[in-house]
Amino acid sequence: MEGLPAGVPVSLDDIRADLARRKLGYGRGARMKFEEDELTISGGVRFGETMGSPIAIRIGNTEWPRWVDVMSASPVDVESLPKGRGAPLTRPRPGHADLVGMQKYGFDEARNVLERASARETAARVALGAVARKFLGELGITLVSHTLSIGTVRVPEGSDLPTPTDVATLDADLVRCFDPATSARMVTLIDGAQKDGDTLGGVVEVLAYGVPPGLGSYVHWDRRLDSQLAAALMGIQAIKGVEVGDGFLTTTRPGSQAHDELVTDGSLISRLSDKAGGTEGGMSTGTVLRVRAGMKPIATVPHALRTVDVATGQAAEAHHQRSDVCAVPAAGVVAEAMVALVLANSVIEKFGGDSVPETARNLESYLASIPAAQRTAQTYDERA
Ligand SMILES: Cc1cc2nc3c(=O)[nH]c(=O)nc-3n(C[C@H](O)[C@H](O)[C@H](O)COP(=O)(O)O)c2cc1C
Ligand SMILES: C=C(O[C@@H]1CC(C(=O)O)=C[C@@H](OP(=O)(O)O)[C@H]1O)C(=O)O
Repeated sequence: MEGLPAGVPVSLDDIRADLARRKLGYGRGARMKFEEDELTISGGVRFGETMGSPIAIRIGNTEWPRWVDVMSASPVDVESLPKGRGAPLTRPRPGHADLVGMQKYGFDEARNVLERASARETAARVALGAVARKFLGELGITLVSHTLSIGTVRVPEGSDLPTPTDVATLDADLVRCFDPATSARMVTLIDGAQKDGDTLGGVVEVLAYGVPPGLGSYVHWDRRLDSQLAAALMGIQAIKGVEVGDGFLTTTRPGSQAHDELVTDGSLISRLSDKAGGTEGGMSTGTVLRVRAGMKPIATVPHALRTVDVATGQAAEAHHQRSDVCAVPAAGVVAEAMVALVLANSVIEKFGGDSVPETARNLESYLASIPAAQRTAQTYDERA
């Protein structure tokens, strides 16, 4: 990670805690139980604080010794590989990267594709997201994520939103859902899918509190905050849709009911609602940022899907060793990390600073420079 100022408190325990959260969630497969993340910070941090230089984190995998031959960088005698792990994967899974990956890179089987296409890679994003979150925390910006729906089971419209003080409660919930009754129904649904040899997707929501107004841009399409958040969230494996605020629901409302009206108490401006999810014109508004990501069901369906064996050209069943039944709760933790990375980048872009106190000073002087008649209650009341 490049560009963070000096003075962000970072510890192995902080990063480990977030990596552990990524493994949470009812419906995750066996791999989460036997695989350990071995963490080393190899650059950019000294005595528990960032130094302004690039931060390098290595995540070793305790399972690697079993894969050294199968994924060897040097040529090996393929016949000598273990039967299971070393067997060519020629029955591509519909919905995964297997077939197109083989076509694109000229492989005759999918091992090279699936090891890299795997969401195992999100461990790296969560590790760096943990560092971004620490930086944002120094500036009073805090995040929380939760599960909104799994399959057809959804948190009722209008339910209370979690705040960052609810993170421990959410992490203790089997599916990281803030509504206990809905959580129980989600668990039952996952049990049913597992019994049927099926898999499930769902929707997660990330909230960021304490975001100052004006992050992002209305000038440049690629610097719009909503555009960056959408790209970051869509960049997570299996995410097929992103909503900012009420998203698609807003498209069904007449304009008179779609927007967050502004009122004043004579001193500060308030928004009467938060349908927009904390962005207007590609910039943060200073209200709670709220984004959602929709995940398709896991592609490795135990009740195997129809495919074609590319070694024989014959109809076949897609290969399946093991898989998650549902990884939506874990995707929420990954989404939180991606939002933290985008926000950290946007904060640096707007406020700069080589040390945390310098960035904080720049942020505070910007807020102080906003004329009294333009100040919004949430930003100024909460930061007071
Ligand atoms: C946290 C997480 C865990 C996942 N676990 C699995 C899994 O166990 N099996 C599987 O087939 N896909 C799993 N996926 C989804 C695949 O990575 C994804 O379906 C694949 O990359 C193709 O999706 P795409 O078309 O969006 O790229 C997981 C995704 C995430 C974010
Ligand atoms: C290893 C992780 O997730 C993996 C993501 C994944 C996929 O296809 O994306 C498939 C599964 O791996 P495998 O097919 O080897 O059992 C998951 O366990 C992880 O999140 O650390």
